[in-house]
Amino acid sequence: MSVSPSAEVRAEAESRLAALATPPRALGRLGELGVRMATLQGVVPPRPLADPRLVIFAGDHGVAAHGVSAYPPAITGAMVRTFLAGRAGVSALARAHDVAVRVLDIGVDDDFADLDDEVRAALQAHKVRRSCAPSHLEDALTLDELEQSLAAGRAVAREEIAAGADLLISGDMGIGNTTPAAALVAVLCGLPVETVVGRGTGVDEAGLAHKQSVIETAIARLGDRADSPRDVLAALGSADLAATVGFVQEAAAHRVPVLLDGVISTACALAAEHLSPGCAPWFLAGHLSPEPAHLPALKSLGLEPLLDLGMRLGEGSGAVAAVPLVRSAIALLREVALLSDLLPPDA
Ligand SMILES: O=C(O)c1ccc[n+]([C@@H]2O[C@H](COP(=O)([O-])O)[C@@H](O)[C@H]2O)c1
Ligand SMILES: Cc1cc2nc[nH]c2cc1C
Repeated sequence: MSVSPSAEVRAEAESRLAALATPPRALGRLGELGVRMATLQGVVPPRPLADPRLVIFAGDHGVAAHGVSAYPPAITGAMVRTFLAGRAGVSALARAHDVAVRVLDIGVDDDFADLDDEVRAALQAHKVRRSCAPSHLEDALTLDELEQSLAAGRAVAREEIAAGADLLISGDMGIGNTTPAAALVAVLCGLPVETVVGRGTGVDEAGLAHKQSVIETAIARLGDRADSPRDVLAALGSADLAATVGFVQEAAAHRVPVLLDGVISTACALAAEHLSPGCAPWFLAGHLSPEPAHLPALKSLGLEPLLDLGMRLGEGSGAVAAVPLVRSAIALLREVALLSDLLPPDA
């Protein structure tokens, strides 16, 4: 259960923003972001970010063997090794912006036998299964696996919060995962598949048409279970996506703000809001991905993305790229003088 952010703190933060030594609304959306951070932290002015943490939930997807991605499933495990080596796109951004990175194998089709025992144990501490099933042929997960995945994500959020996280970021890695993300958004927002299916890593026209038909078949299989968010997530999702749902749900329950990334992260946040309404006020949108499912998912959550750079990498990269904006917004609300301090009382 998520508690709503305090309306009193919000009003206090808005008053402070209005009183700063700037013309009214001159800070635009940065000012609003500062108010948002103060409200979520429950304190005016907001505290500087001390320990933002990214968790990358990695998993493979049965549909990836059925022509929905421009890349082979083996890339998922290869990229997990790249995160561990600190050499992925998000690794560079996270170093630049002082964000801690943790990668977890929730459902990767790889035993990582080449890794050091300690590294492998940490990577697989919350592993649920190997690749989930292809959702156009059978449910991606059993309901037991779904519960296990949600619990895994919730446990990870508790671990990160206990370790000091004051901002959580959800990242994803999984070849094929834009297929379940689009399927979840289509069902949860009630949109036709053709309006939400996108090219992901870059499928061609024929690949896009095929991806659409895979999603349509998967949704047809779902049948009258579409009203149950748990059934939707088990049938169309995956272990790594469900763990992300549990992660953002638990962060909201602990009143820790979550900075969302692209279409996968946001589809999971949408599923979390459907499973436990009231999470969404704790979410912020780092950026807008060109994947067509992203914007409707953000709108349905009432979120406006901070950046729009055409990024579609995943990994948490668009969210990490927005961390300097969050820090800027906090600094403004903390450090700018008040207009009343500038002028003598009778001026
Ligand atoms: O974050 C996004 O919006 C995004 C958009 C397109 C692709 N991706 C990344 O690319 C992979 C999924 O693409 P695909 O084509 O294999 O479904 C997965 O690893 C995601 O992290 C991510
Ligand atoms: C190389 C590569 C890196 C990625 N990072 C997230 N998804 C990805 C997909 C590919 C193909």
